[in-house]
Amino acid sequence: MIVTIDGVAASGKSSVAGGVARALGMPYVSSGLLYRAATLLALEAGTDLGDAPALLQLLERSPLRLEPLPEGNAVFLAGPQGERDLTADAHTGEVDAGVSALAQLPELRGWVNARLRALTPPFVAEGRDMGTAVFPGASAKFFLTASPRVRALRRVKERLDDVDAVEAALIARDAKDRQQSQPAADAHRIDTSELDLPGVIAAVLAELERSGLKPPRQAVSDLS
Ligand SMILES: Nc1ncnc2c1ncn2[C@@H]1O[C@H](COP(=O)(O)OP(=O)(O)O)[C@@H](O)[C@H]1O
Ligand SMILES: Nc1ccn([C@@H]2O[C@H](COP(=O)(O)OP(=O)(O)O)[C@@H](O)[C@H]2O)c(=O)n1
Repeated sequence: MIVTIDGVAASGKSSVAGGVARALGMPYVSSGLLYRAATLLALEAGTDLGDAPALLQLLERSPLRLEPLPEGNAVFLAGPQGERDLTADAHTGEVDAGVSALAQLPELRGWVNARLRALTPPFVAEGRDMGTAVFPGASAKFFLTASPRVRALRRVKERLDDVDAVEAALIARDAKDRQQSQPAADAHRIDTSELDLPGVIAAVLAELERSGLKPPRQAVSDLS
């Protein structure tokens, strides 16, 4: 079974995917982390984020490994001194500002998608186009939204930044990512602006139960 959770930047995709994956006893897969890791490597190497052949060459000589654990995804680069964990460095403002340029390139989308399609189900996949381009036959699809202000307020709690600047950056990134961020026609849309994280996870799990993809939780009265 593949469950897809797509949505705009900082809408809660990875937190919700993690919670749903843990409830289902399967891993979740962060597609954005592959785009971020590729962008980080390009920035460090001084490779133009619009130069697809140079980026693909760089990725060919930089063996990346995505670790899709239910408690959080990590990405590693193999090197002569062992593996380097790129995960934290892939979540900086510089990577945020550059990643959409690289993600526009069809060649780079092909590179990410091939890695995702090579994974063995079951898993929950989160990103922008998991339910459309990458796993159109997924068992259930979700699309998360929230107002830019709410998303900025959530993100400043993680990165201690100016909320207006974060909001403006999120709106700019949403605009650059628009092409690959269209909800699948059969996706369940959830506006998370007024919901807390457990509330969003519960809404997703309730839908999976409703459609028979998850056994219902045992009612307390059934336990005696
Ligand atoms: N519904 C919610 N209510 C409150 N905080 C949330 C909610 N969903 C996510 N968050 C918080 O918002 C931040 C961004 O969530 P994250 O899962 O990283 O989003 P995305 O993967 O879409 O960028 C995290 O700190 C997360 O804990
Ligand atoms: N399926 C995906 C996932 C991410 N991306 C790109 O990767 C960037 C980072 O994605 P992310 O999911 O880690 O970003 P956040 O929404 O967590 O901030 C996005 O801004 C997109 O440019 C994409 O194009 N398609």
